Amino acid sequence: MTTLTLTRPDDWHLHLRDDQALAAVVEASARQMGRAIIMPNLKPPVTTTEQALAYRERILAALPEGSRFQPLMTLYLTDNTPAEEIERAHASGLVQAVKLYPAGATTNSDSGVTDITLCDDAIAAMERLGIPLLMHGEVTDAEIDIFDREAVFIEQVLKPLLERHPALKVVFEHITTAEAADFVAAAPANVGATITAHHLLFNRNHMLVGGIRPHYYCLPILKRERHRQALLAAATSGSPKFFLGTDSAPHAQGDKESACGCAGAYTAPAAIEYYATAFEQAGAIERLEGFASHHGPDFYGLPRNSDTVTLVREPWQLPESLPYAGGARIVPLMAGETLEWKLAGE
Ligand SMILES: NC(=O)N[C@@H](CC(=O)O)C(=O)O
Ligand SMILES: [Zn+2]
Ligand SMILES: [Zn+2]
Repeated sequence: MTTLTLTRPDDWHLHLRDDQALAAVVEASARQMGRAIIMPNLKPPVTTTEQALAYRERILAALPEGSRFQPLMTLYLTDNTPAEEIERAHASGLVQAVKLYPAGATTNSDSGVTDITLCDDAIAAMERLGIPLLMHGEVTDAEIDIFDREAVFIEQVLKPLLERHPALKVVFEHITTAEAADFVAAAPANVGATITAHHLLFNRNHMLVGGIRPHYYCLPILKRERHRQALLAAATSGSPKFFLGTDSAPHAQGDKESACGCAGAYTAPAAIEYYATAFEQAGAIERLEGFASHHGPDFYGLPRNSDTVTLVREPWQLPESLPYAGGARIVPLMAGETLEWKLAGE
């Protein structure tokens, strides 16, 4: 196969940041994706509908002229989010989901939830209105090993939550373990998951063998090969519960290549190409379109995109770095390496 045409994909988990960083990264997503669910972990976080709508305007203003990319906005859930804020979000028609960050779990999560039972009123409103709760699914207990935090989250947080709110739409974001893939596959239809390209392509050896490679460091952290295989099986299974979410998380080169480097992989510039690589390696490239372009809108109850993109088999080298905010550079995942598939028309 030398060309592959798909319904235009969407990105159901994307960090665009703000200001100069937003201006530097938004085009990379807009040229590939029809829509994206925009993460609210700005500093300060996007906790109100008013802030989400203002952020949406800044994203639209940063887009290249003529772009039809649609940012789908989210609210950042806190211990104090009132049910009325969820109602306002719903009434806006422009806020699609609410994001749970356990306090301290990841980048810019300091204002996150300390105890999810404090959010029961807001979550009950979401359940009633059909607004999905997107979750960074890791516990933050200092006693729990970083490689176990996702599996423990399922037992301690997710299962009890779904018992209290059985009709709640939940997206288990950026799943990284066999436990998460199995849980989602066995759950009712209101539970879905996003999977990143980097968790489909790499395991923790890629990050740690032969030297520590900070550009592979993201949260939840890369796991062992058995888990990567389970994620690949889930993504290529054809199940409508699994869909594309890059978790492209830009950080300046200096903030990654540091004694205390930030978590996040920058994957927007070659998102669909990374996924095509992973699906082809798994012998399932014919399943890419469902995962990338159909399952996400179906889960969210939105129409599928009506236009297409074409990938061509044409090896190309990823740049070593790209311009970022304030004169800094940003290093994409697999910088300097060659990918076999390329988005046509570039
Ligand atoms: N994935 C990451 O490693 N980082 C994300 C936050 C997140 O999605 O957890 C970021 O905002 O940098
Ligand atoms: Zn996260
Ligand atoms: Zn993220």
